[in-house]
Amino acid sequence: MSERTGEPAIRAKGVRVSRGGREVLHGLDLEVAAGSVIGLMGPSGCGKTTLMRSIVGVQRIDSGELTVLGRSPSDPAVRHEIGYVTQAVSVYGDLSVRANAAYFAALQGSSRADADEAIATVGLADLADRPVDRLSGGQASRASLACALVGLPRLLVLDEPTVGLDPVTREDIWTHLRSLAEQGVTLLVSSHVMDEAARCDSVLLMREGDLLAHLTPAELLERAGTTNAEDAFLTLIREGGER
Ligand SMILES: Nc1ncnc2c1ncn2[C@@H]1O[C@H](COP(=O)(O)OP(=O)(O)OP(=O)(O)O)[C@@H](O)[C@H]1O
Repeated sequence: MSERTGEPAIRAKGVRVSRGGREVLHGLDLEVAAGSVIGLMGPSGCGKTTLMRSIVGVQRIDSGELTVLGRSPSDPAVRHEIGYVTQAVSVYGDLSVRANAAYFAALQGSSRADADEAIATVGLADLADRPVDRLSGGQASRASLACALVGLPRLLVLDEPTVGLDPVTREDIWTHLRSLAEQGVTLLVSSHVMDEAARCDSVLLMREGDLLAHLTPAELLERAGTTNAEDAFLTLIREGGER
């Protein structure tokens, strides 16, 4: 287990990826510590989703080495240890939250009790029997998250889990994510909301298919000489463009 050996949860060396015949990741090197919350940030189109897809094993890599939980991401043994929540709500609208989570549990070989635990983790226990179609947008996002949590993956990759959510629900989701990290889960979370960087243990900053920096929120502010995460982000992205 990577938590015990201190082995990074994710390690990339010279990872290159092309999409539609064009290289979109240009030789990424990175290491992500197990049991931490890592923010993945950068302007639209910089390659965040492509990197996440590579990490969860659904994106072909041209060259370089990528290991996730000590194995190749395409290794079936590692697949069930990874949860991936895309931007689209990926649950069945006509099924209840519980039926959705139970379905994911069945696919994973997990129990109904695991499904109920995941529902409780995202704070939907009271709404477990309601069809997802009759939930609010934020509740439906949390239902998606619950399905990814079934069986408690060791790595959870979340593509903008708080997009379009109100501040209270965002706060709620971050509380759940932090408690998962405390249980040893590694979380890679993409976001466009710069103040969410402050909630992460460290932040991967990308620009045009390159990794500009991997630093703590405090280092991010210090390096940019500001107290505002949004300004720090802009400064570092612009600096990156001038290199
Ligand atoms: N299916 C595809 N075919 C060809 N090119 C693609 C495909 N999907 C993405 N790309 C290109 O790959 C690059 C990286 O896209 P990616 O979706 O990884 O960016 P992103 O940082 O996640 O963007 P956003 O923040 O807008 O979601 C972009 O230039 C994009 O146009």
